[in-house]
Amino acid sequence: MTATKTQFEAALAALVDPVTGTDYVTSKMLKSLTVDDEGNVEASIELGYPARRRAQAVGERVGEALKAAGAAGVTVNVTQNIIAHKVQGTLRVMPGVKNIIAVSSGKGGVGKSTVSANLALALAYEGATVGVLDADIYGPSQPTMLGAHGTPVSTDGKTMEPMEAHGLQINSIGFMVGEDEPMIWRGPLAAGALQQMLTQTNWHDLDYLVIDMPPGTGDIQLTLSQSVPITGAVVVTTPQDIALIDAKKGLRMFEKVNVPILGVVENMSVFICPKCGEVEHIFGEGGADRMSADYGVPVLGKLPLSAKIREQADGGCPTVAAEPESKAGEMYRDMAMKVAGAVARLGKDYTAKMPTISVTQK
Ligand SMILES: Nc1ncnc2c1ncn2[C@@H]1O[C@H](COP(=O)(O)OP(=O)(O)OP(=O)(O)O)[C@@H](O)[C@H]1O
Repeated sequence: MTATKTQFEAALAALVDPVTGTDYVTSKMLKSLTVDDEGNVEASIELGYPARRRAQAVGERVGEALKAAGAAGVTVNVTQNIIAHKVQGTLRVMPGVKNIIAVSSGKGGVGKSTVSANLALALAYEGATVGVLDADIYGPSQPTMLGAHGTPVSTDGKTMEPMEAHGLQINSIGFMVGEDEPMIWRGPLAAGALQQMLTQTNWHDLDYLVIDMPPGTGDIQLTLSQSVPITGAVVVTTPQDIALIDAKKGLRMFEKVNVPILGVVENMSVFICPKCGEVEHIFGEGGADRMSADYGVPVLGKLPLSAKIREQADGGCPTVAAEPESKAGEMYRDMAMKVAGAVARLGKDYTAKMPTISVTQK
């Protein structure tokens, strides 16, 4: 007796996708499933995360599950469709940008920009169209880190074309003012300038825009987290208690303005001696794990303190661009897939589907 469509669907309802952590049926990743008279099954799976390098493996796992459920033969079609997810409050998703990921830190110097650059590169490496907005007004480092120099071109005098490097679309406050010029901003002015840079850049069809936020949780950061339509936030910290206290402030700030927290990244987590391989917890141990337990947010990655990471980032070719398949490159890619998985689990944006209803009364 051949198995029925319901039985095959049940098999996929019991199969958990490794990136989203959800099954293929409840999450609606299974788009169609047909069974012919000979018991051959054809299934279509649509993945809501960058899947260029993972689609094959997903197809094979789904095929195996269908065979185990009794399929005579299987054809599994896997496609990628990254959709726009909803944003906080009454804000609307920006045209040309499906999802904004804000990368923030409670204090400066913890590696927020390095994480932002590698996150963006890793999402692109895995098959997404990605942009970076360097909003770090105190020290815009993306032009240096991504090796992008010059001034964005404007064809209409109103909007700017993003710069391009390593396949990313980039804009930075550093392109407008010299990277080494001191920038003294008052809160509202800075937030206004950044908002303008965000909306006046011609982002082309981005699946994700990674925003390298100014460090801290002051006025500017709060205004930005309220006024920029953010899909989710990533908080970067180092393991010291003092950094963690500030990182917790960051988590609370996003919570207050209803921005979903995608998770925490612990940077400079351990030092692995390049000579003897000994692992040393220079800045302490377990901080991000404790924070994760206290706040119910996942740890997205733990990056080692590594001279190579620093040299590559500071030299204009961050680890994921220089050596995507290295151990550190893999750590960044795992982190990026956790971010993409967390975004994929968020609610869909429906505002684009709804026309504006205007009522005029006389
Ligand atoms: N995992 C790491 N191992 C070694 N060096 C690192 C690591 N991550 C970042 N760095 C280095 O630490 C320095 C500070 O990093 P980065 O600029 O990313 O921090 P930041 O939090 O964005 O700082 P700021 O808030 O001042 O902009 C840089 O020189 C960077 O190359």
